[in-house]
Amino acid sequence: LELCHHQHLRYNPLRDTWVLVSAHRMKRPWAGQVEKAPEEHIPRHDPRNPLCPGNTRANGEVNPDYDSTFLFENDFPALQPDAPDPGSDQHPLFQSKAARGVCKVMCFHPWSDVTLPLMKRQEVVKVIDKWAELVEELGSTYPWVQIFENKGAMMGCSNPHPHCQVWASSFLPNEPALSDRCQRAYHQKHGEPLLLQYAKQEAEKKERVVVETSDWLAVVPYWATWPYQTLLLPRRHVLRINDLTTEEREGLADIMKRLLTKYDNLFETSFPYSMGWHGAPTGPHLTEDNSHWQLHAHYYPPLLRSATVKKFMVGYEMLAQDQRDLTPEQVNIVKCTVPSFVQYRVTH
Ligand SMILES: O=C1CCN([C@@H]2O[C@H](COP(=O)(O)O)[C@@H](O)[C@H]2O)C(=O)N1
Repeated sequence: LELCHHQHLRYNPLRDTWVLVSAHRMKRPWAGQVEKAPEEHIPRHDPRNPLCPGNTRANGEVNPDYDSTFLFENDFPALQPDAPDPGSDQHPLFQSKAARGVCKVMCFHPWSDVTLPLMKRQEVVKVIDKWAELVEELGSTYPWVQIFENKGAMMGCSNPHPHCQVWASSFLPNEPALSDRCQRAYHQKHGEPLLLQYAKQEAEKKERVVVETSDWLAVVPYWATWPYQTLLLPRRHVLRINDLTTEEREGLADIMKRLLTKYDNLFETSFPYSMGWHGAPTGPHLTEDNSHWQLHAHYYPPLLRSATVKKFMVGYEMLAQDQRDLTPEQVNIVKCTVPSFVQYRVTH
């Protein structure tokens, strides 16, 4: 059955939800919002940017003249280590719980005019090593460490300097908790990790593969909601990012550069996205059986038609369910003909 040409629902096994796929809707006229093109020229060093080496941050601290990654406590944290327990009024409709944690900001590189795909492979390996170190360190006490990168002003990124954030929390947030339940249910029923079987299937089908290497696989997931959403998977069963071998980390740097270069070449723009890592929970869960988990990264890019027209997850998506126009098989990042190493931007 040629799924592509008729509307249909697809099941997302990681969230136990359904997505409405309406392949024919891309032809509708667009008189809606057009985003302004991202600022192309970003200076290598802006003396006023609080994320740059040697500059002063909001709390008055002066950044070191760092030459690789640089980590600092978020001056405007959403979570702090010590917070009082809220009231004990536990009416079933008015429940509350304590929330504690730490919020770190991690700069990838001293230069403001590079992004991950433009960085050298070894520089990206250093980012991955720092991610692994943070999950190891914060994960020794906190049940969840969320690595996430908001890239591009369109995704609410407040600063063009290449960076991500790492928030450790005293609670398991909604998305990882849902993914944990779904992966556990699948494992109990089928006897193997959901995403390990999924990667095997996708590598065989080759309909949604964007980039594949011996250790890694990047696909537009069968159940993708954002037009150019991708899922990054290790081929080996790996619970957490700090379990990756040196070779797997180098391979991850390679596939991240190739995936992100394809994204940049798609609309010849520095591709905006929100991305994050999901691995087995940590802290008190380190002593539990988490063999149902498989480490993976989600890339959620907002763009739909061009560098300036984005998909809005509003209306039907908020009130009913996720809906997408292009099918995952149709999006041309899968068929993006530009060789993955050819970059539309001059590398430094
Ligand atoms: O002086 C500063 C500027 C920005 N920040 C923090 O950097 C973070 C930038 O990350 P985002 O662009 O992903 O929001 C943001 O959360 C902001 O709170 C500081 O901690 N100190």
